[in-house]
Amino acid sequence: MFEVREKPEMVERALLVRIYFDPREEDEAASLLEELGELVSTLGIGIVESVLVRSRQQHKKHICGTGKAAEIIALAKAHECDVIVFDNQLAPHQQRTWEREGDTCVIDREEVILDIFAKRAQTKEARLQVELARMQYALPRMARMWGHLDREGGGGAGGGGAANRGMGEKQIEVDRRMAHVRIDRARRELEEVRKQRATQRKERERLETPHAAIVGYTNAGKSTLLNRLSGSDVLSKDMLFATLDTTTRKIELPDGQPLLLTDTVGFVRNLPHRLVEAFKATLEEAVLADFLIHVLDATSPEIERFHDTTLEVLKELGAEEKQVVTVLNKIDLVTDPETLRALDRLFPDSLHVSAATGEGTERLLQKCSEVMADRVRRCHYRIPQHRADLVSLLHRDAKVLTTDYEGNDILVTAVVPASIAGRLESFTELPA
Ligand SMILES: Nc1nc2c(ncn2[C@@H]2O[C@H](COP(=O)(O)OP(=O)(O)OP(=O)(O)O)[C@@H](O)[C@H]2O)c(=O)[nH]1
Ligand SMILES: [Mg+2]
Repeated sequence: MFEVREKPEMVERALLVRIYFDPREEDEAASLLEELGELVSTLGIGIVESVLVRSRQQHKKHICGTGKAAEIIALAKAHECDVIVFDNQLAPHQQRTWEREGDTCVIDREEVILDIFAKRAQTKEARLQVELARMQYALPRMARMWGHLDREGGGGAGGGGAANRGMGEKQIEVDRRMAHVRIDRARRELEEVRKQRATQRKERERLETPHAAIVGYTNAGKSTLLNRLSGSDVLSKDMLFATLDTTTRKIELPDGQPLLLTDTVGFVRNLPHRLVEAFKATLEEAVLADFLIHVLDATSPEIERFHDTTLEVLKELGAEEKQVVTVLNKIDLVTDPETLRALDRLFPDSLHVSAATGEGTERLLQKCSEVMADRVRRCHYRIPQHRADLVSLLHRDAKVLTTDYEGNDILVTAVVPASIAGRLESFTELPA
């Protein structure tokens, strides 16, 4: 039976490894390794040592050279590790090689993140997304799970030709078919759930309430900020990926305008591509939002990198054009004036906020009002009947207030977002 392996319950002592090549990458490699440590701890796995390994060039077999690989394995053995976790992405054959030579479980960053996501997923949609991503990850790695059958059956190393196929290999084929069936089923179910979401979203669009998404690196304080702004109670915790499902709350801006605020899943460097894919639906909230509130942890020494990572992921999602309000959160913890000045130089248009104490949140709401005011305009249009497509556009993307008919023209008054105002410019008419 095809099952995705559950490691966290099985392993306790981890050796963490990051292999890098260019000496200029050393700092970044070190910080990624540190982050991997946090991710692994999130799974409740103990870390015995983290090693940064420099390799002169990329090797197919182990990523690093054979000599370095032997050193890593010896180190893992000396520590009696039951898992080696690589921050580098391992190809399935590399993972198998390491497991065979090290005689221990070997995983990579992607698998760690998948495991965390699997533990955290709450809603049906998040669970399906994670299941799908995990099965896709496991599929090319199945050979490794059944490798022991081949060894026991004496089927020859690596399976060999068709004539001497081991038990394991047959089992793999059966499993692969089963996995494909399950992947297809998960995809279909996900499609269903997404359709339902789309309907709910339409409902929201119909209500025409402006909408902002809170985005940012994991643990930046997004959920805390949503709670603070909306007086609600979303789980916020000092751990990575506390939030995996989106939550939307309605708040009122200082000018009385309502605003829907959505909390989103946190970003992380080297987020496995499969997960970006899998979580697109969740992050779609960010793509569909009128604007984004980008929350940064002002206390993080990595703030610039986190900032850039988030922008990169947003770009991948096609949300790079959105207007962004940048928030330096946890400002209550930054007391050194020089640090504050440095932050201001780095992020000149950012707002100082503490989601914990409430400091700066009024200014933030004010800013949201301003952004919304910039974005929408009340317009009057005279649209000839043969351009009914423009009327549909208005109904879809703007808030139509009145519709009248005069001869062959349709007269529409609408609150129009800047994004489509240009296309309708030539039909603008001064109100009578
Ligand atoms: N001192 C201080 N702590 C904060 C502030 N905002 C958030 N925190 C803490 O930072 C931690 C992370 O907060 P969350 O709101 O869960 O962060 P998140 O961005 O939603 O994290 P993920 O859901 O994991 O992506 C929690 O322990 C919060 O209490 C703040 O303004 N000041
Ligand atoms: Mg959160």
